[in-house]
Amino acid sequence: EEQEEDVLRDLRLFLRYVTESLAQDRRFKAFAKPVDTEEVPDYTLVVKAPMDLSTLLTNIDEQKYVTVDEFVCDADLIWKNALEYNPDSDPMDRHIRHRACALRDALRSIIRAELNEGFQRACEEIRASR
Ligand SMILES: COC(=O)N1C[C@@H]2C[C@@H]3O[C@]2(Cc2nccnc23)C1
Repeated sequence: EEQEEDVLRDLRLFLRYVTESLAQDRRFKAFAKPVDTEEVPDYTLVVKAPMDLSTLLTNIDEQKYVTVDEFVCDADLIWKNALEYNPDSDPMDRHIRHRACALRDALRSIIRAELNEGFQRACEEIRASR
């Protein structure tokens, strides 16, 4: 009912704030858009579920997420994919892995700092009722 749509609207506002905070950080430029599979033809052979910050924003607008945890599952793909695709000891791989770990930590830190426990529970009640 109306109250549920109010909660889910607030969830979308919160998730856009989190995503845009990450997208503004220059360290995370490589994660802003999908990896170009023409430039990197073997990317989809290695990474089965590509994800990036712009796709998260599209998913939010398309009302894909009913809880913060569902959003975090997709957001975690961004740094997990980067660790998986860039495993080598060469400086380029080490550099993007360092940024992937920084993204992981920034994501968790923003959510822990800004998410109200009661609000997360209200979202989970809606998910359980559907
Ligand atoms: C999240 O970003 C990544 O996992 N990558 C891996 C790709 C390999 C390397 O860097 C990426 C893009 C790229 N494009 C052209 C040539 N080489 C590269 C970004």
